[in-house]
Amino acid sequence: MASAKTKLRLQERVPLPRTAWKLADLAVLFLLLALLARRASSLVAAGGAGAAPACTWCWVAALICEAWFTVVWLLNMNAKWNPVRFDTHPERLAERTDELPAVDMFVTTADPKLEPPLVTVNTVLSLLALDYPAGKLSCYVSDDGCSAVTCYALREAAEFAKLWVPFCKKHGVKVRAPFVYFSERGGAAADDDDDVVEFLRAWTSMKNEYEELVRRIENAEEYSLVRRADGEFAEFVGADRRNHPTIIKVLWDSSNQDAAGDGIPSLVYVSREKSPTQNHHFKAGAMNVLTRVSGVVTNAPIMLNVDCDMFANNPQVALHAMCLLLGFDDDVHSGFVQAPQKFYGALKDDPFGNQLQVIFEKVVSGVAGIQGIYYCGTGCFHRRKVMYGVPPDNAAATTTSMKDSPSYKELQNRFGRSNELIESARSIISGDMFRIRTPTVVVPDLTSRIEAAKQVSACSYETGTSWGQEVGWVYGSMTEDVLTGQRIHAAGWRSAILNPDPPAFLGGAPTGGPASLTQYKRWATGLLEILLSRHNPILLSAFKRLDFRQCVAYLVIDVWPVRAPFEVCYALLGPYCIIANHSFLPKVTASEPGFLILLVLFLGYNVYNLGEYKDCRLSVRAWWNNHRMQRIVSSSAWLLAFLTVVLKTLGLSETVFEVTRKEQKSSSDGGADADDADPGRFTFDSSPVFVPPTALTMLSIVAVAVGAWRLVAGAGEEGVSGGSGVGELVCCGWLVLCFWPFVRGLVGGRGSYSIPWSVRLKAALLVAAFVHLSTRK
Ligand SMILES: O=c1ccn([C@@H]2O[C@H](COP(=O)(O)OP(=O)(O)O[C@H]3O[C@H](CO)[C@@H](O)[C@H](O)[C@H]3O)[C@@H](O)[C@H]2O)c(=O)[nH]1
Ligand SMILES: [Mn+2]
Repeated sequence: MASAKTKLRLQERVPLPRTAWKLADLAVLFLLLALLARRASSLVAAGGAGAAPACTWCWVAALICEAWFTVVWLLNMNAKWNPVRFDTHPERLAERTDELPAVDMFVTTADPKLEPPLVTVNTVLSLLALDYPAGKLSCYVSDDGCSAVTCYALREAAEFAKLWVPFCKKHGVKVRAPFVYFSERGGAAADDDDDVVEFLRAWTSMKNEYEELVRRIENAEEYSLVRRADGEFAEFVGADRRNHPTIIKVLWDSSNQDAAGDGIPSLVYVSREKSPTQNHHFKAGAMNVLTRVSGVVTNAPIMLNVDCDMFANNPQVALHAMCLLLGFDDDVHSGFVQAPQKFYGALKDDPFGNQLQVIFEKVVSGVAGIQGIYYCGTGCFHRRKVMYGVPPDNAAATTTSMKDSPSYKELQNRFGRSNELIESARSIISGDMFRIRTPTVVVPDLTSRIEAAKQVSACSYETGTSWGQEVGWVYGSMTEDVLTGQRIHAAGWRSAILNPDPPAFLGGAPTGGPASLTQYKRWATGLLEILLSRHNPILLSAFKRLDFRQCVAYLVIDVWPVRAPFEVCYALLGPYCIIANHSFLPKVTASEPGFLILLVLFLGYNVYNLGEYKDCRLSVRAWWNNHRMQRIVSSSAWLLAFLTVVLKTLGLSETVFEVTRKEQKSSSDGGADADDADPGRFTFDSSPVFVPPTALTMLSIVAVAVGAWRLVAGAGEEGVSGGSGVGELVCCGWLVLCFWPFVRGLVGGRGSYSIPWSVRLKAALLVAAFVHLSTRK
């Protein structure tokens, strides 16, 4: 690649200072270690003197849990230690537009009910309208739902794009997802528009066109579409989403320009072949099909992928990404470029604890300073060669067969039997695509490539190849993003964080209890699958080129589900001790150093966390919501994920990808759901995920009652060694506060705001069993 030295730098890596935070990190660590030491020494002393704490095993269990919490703290410290930011200068690319590489943009959708086609259409339109040479952009949509409505919606969108894209470019529209643009009245008028009247006319007509598009899409019906006289959607007749041949449609071919569609990127619809006898690997499988289909059609050296609800919020995002892809002297620094996930129309104060703002600002920016940001599944630009398993140039000579003109046979074993794909992969591996800078489209006619594209989307195509292992998105985990990112880092690539202002992409965060917990459960399931696989970061660090600190940084998230048993055990200690009249905490007296350590730690830890939220410009409420959601998620989604994977490992069940429901935001309500009385309030259904936290809530309430009663009734006997005391009572009270949404679900609320009776019954049985076991002599 041409040396960037003579030119202005496209990017700058800026380390972010955090000395005060580092000191706070160390202070909390010190307190944790002091607590462990204190506990261990009192166990040893008690053991020696024969005066064991009344409940030795409670103390041992507490020690183990606290040791685990210390490990988690250390993992986080490593991840957050030295964060960086990358500043990008897209204006410096202005004279270098002919150097810009082509980009294939991928959008995945899986279910027209959970993911309304209009959501996907908005995402696609925002991509088609990016500020980037249109001839170098192509958009591919994968539809695992095999829905004629989705296909029809996209075809209509391609028509609409012919008006929308020129409109956006002419008037410098800031957010190019139409539903956002038309919901923000203020954003309507372009600042530098002299002819206001003309603009308003154009705006109104555009809004009418969009409303017309919405109407057509919302009124479209699967049944009447597939039976249309012109047979345009005939391929969908009788297609079952789990069993159908590949359907590929070129909805817009930018090389076929007529006057109206000049400058609109190509749009291709792909619904890969499905068969009930084949494993389709969910999103990872869909991404691999898109990679191959685009490989034989346009073969751009850069691939962007977004979920169907993640629209481009910054029209310059591809240029910002290019600053990081072209702006280093060596490609190794940006194997992929990832934008942190951010959300549109997010609920105030993050009531479901899934906007992950602090995680992204603190942990993920920190990881960006090690080997590079994680791959987050959406909002990511990959080099195609990285996805093809090509190691960076400076890699050890052992893997060079992938770099120096591999033989046809080798390529066939890796990429499968398609000649077209092998040829295209060869040019990617040799780097031709960057050297011969084709100014416009690479392939003259997309339709002529359909046959080759169908061949590579067949569900048996991958058999006996490296797809899903060394090539493409990696199979074997519900969180294919983390797994795939790990493989890329383990090959020696680094990654760069893309954080332009305004934010690059915005998507939807699930709302309501069931959807949020389902998402957390899927993530945690996938993460534990990674931890238990041969792709776990420890092995990758030992045997491949995963940086040791990066390995530790991956563990921060990979161990999410493992945190569940420890947290639940610790949460049970308080109620157990109160009910059985034992103690697991030091006595509450100022002369007891153990108690002081615990008190300072409890306050210090929470003040530290609150400080992080304040540092990220968030409210106290947002901190508290996240704190309690963490406890809720641990005892529900993560715990169930843990059990699911245990069952899977025993061969008793399979893991499936449960797609998150996306809300369709119309241009009039601007995000808030009108008929939902209280969108931030926790909702429930009869899923087993709600049983453990409901039980824990009931148990804590019982424990608080018993503890308070004992404190009052037995005030005289305080000091009976070993009995439960104020510490245990405070623990249980704190739990009740953390599980407050469940308290409300138990006592108030109707409909989905109330915990279903089946869940209450199961929880009550668990509580009864627990109380029985704790009081058994
Ligand atoms: O069989 C499937 C299942 C899902 N998807 C698509 O995968 C994307 C992500 O699914 P979603 O239900 O929105 O999951 P989220 O939890 O919101 O997604 C996060 O977590 C996933 C891993 O669990 C990553 O793949 C995503 O990129 C990341 O945004 C969506 O576009 C789906 O259409 C498919 O294409 N095929
Ligand atoms: Mn999503």
